[in-house]
This record gives sequence, structure tokens and C-alpha cells, in this order.
Amino acid sequence: MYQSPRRLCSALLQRDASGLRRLTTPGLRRQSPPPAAAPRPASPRLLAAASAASGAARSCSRTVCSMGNGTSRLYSALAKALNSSAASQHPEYLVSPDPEHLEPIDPKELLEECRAVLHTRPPRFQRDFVDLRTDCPSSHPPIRVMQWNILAQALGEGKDNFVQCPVEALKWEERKCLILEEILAYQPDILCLQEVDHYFDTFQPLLSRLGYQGTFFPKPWSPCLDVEHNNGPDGCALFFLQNRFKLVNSANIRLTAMTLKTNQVAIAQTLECKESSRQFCIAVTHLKARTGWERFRSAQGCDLLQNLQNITQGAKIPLIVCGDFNAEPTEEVYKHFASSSLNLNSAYKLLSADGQSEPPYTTWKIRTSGECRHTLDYIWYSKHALSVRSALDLLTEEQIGPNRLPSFNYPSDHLSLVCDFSFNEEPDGLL
Ligand SMILES: NC(=O)C1=CN([C@@H]2O[C@H](COP(=O)(O)OP(=O)(O)OC[C@H]3O[C@@H](n4cnc5c(N)ncnc54)[C@H](OP(=O)(O)O)[C@@H]3O)[C@@H](O)[C@H]2O)C=CC1
Ligand SMILES: [Mg+2]
Repeated sequence: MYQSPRRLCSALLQRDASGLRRLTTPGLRRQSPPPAAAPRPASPRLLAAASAASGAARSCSRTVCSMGNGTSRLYSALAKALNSSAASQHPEYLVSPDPEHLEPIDPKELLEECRAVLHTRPPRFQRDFVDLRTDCPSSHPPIRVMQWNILAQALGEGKDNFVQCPVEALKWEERKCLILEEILAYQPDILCLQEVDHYFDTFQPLLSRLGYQGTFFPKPWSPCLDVEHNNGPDGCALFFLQNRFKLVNSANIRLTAMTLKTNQVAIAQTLECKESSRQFCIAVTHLKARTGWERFRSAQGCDLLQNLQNITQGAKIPLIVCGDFNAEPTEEVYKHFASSSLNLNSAYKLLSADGQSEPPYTTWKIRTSGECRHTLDYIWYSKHALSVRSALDLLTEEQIGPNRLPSFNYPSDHLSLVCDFSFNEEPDGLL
């Protein structure tokens, strides 16, 4: 019988010099230096099986590829068909097949395979959970949420211009193991991803065998499709553990800006917690990038808030919104979220001394234009109905290193954000 990956390893509680309680997960760390004498040969049984499971899709892509830029056209046509309505309810072709038909994977075994593939790479960075518990006790296990822009493979190799990142560090067969290792290390109950361009051949088959139910919503005109040998469009993906939640409702939202349809998307799902029977809404989005587009992002944020208002206020349920907003806290879209009538707070502010400041960066890279260090990624939550029990601290400048991200030991230019939430027993005030 499948066991939640979370239950398979125990957490140690440590106290650091600052007095903050830090939770570390033992046994999930790649050892450094790698064994010099006889490195374990990579035998990627599970990783290979994931690729085989998507064989039909892959061979189809290859066939089309041989006709030139056909993959792009095929996926563009598919994406357009999928995006024909602004907010469709339960489109079945975007909801994963029932994972009970697939053999469950032991997360430890998958982790071992990833480590074997990564045996020549430097060690994983150490990050700790910071205990943020207030006095309110909770009788139910927390809900762990991970937010992560994982960097689309096609963009990383073809468009992003990470000038200090060697191309070998971006090799998909190894980079995917770094991404999986990060997910397996923190074992989120809910996983919100952006820039996913390997959903059908990698994340959906593997994560469904780990007990997750997934949904993918590609961008209508993904820039990945302009890259030669792309793997299809990138988009947002949302996964939740099926043994913890029941899907109540799902909406794929193509964001608008001033009533015009845009190239950015969101997924919003209402989930019911199996332990507590409490419902909440979880959403994932990736707003328009680049300077000069601040008003556009602001309009997209207003549209997303309006959609979420409709979904949550009708049912009076709490909300968690994860995203790469491509906006610093000074931007209008951030202010809309911070002052919305949905009563949201940004979870990572709680890591600051006064609880009022966002972290100094969530992405750090070097492009031809120079160094780009920004805070763009957020986990918003209903501040009256939910409490943040702990949050994963960020990488230090020293860990990130002089060449910044991505690198041989971190697979994306964005850091993952991970929080443990619990429901407040008695929400203080209105949702
Ligand atoms: N065929 C057609 O008719 C159309 C095609 N398109 C395609 O869509 C693309 C635009 O899509 P859109 O969704 O608006 O893209 P965005 O401007 O939102 O950016 C797309 C990606 O580029 C990354 N990015 C951000 N800044 C830079 C930078 N300085 N250099 C390189 N990459 C960067 C972003 O990553 P991050 O979020 O991590 O910063 C993001 O994932 C066009 O390039 C075109 O290919 C668009 C419209 C119509
Ligand atoms: Mg990017």
C-alpha cells in the first residue's frame, strides 16, 4: 500500500544560534565528496519507466519534429484548443489519469536513482525549516505547500541567456534529477510549479506514482515553442497528494488584462482535507515577465483576484496563492494582493525580523545585461483562516556562489519556497 513520502522520514528539530528552531530532514542529503573509488552505477529503472510511459507522446513529437518546426505547430494548435475558454471547469484532458492504475514508487528508491545520476555533481545545498509557530495549536497535520518556478528546459537552454551557467549544468537528464531531489527532500502535500515543459513525459508519470494528482495548463503561446528541439509549451502545474485531499473543483484560468486575453495562465482548485474535512482553494500562476510590463501584470493580478474572489467568497473558504509574479514588492500587482479584500498575507514575510519584509531575493542570475537579483515569487494565504507553522529558509549568497543560478547544484534560477500551513481553529475575523 502506498505510504505518504512525508511519513517515511522523521524530522529532527534543531536550534541555531539565532534561537530560531530549525527543522532538518536527515537521510535525504547527497554525500560530498562523491565516492571516488566505485561510484554506484546509475540504474535509472524508475526514471526510465517514466520516459517509457510517455513513449507515445514522445515518438509523436519526434515524428512531427522531423517535418521541421512541427512540434511547435502541433503544441500551439493543442494549446489553442485547450485555451478556448477563459475559465473552464474540470476539463478532463488536463486532469491526470487515475494513478491507481500505475504501480506506486517508493520515494526512497526514486531518490536513490536520482542520486546515482547526480553522483558527479556537487552536494545539495543545506536549507532548514524555520519554526514560526504561534500559540494556536492544531489537531491536524500541517499542509506543506511548495512554490517553484523550475525553469523551462527550452528557455534555460535556448532563451534565458544565463551567461555564467555552463551548458552541461543544464543537461535535462541530470537537471530533472536535481528538481526531483528537491521535491523528494521536502515532500510537499501540494506542489505549485511554473515553467513546466516536461509535464507529460516526466512530472506527471513520476509524481502520480508517488501519490500525487496533477493538472497542467500550458501557456497559449509558450516562448518554448520558438526553441529548436523544444519539448512542447511551458505552463503552470499543480499537484496534490491524493491520500490527503479530495478534489472538489478545478478551474483553468487564462488571465485577462483590461478585458484582453493574455498569454499567462493560472490553475485554481478547491480541495477538501481528508483529515479535517475543511475545504480551501489553492491557486498557481506565472505573470508576464520583464520591465515595462508593470501595468499589464497589475491588470493580470486584478483578474486573478477577481476569479479567486468568485471561487472562494461564494464558498467562504480560505485561499493559498502561489506564483512567480515577476513583480517586486514595490509593484502595483503586489500591492493589490497585499490590500485585497481577500485578506491575504505573504508567507515569506514571516521570515523577516519584523514580519513585514519580503526576503531580499527569490531569483538570482547573471544575464548578458548583468546580474538580476529580485524578489518575484510569493505564497499568499488567508491570514485569518490559516497560520504558517514553518517556512524553508532561502539559500545564502555564499551558497548560491559567484556564478549565481542555475548551477551544477541548483537546477533553477528561482528558489523553491516551502511553507507548512495549519487551519486556525477559530478564524479571527472575516476570511
Ligand atoms: N506566435 C505568436 O503569435 C505569438 C507568440 N508569442 C511567443 O510568446 C513569447 C512571449 O511570451 P510571454 O508569455 O509574454 O513571455 P514573458 O515575457 O512572460 O517571458 C517568458 C519567459 O521568459 C523569461 N524571461 C524573463 N526575462 C527574460 C530576459 N530578460 N531574457 C530572457 N528570458 C526572460 C521569463 O522567465 P521568468 O518568469 O523566470 O523571469 C519567462 O518564463 C514571445 O517571445 C513569442 O515567442 C507570443 C504572442 C504571440
Ligand atoms: Mg524563467
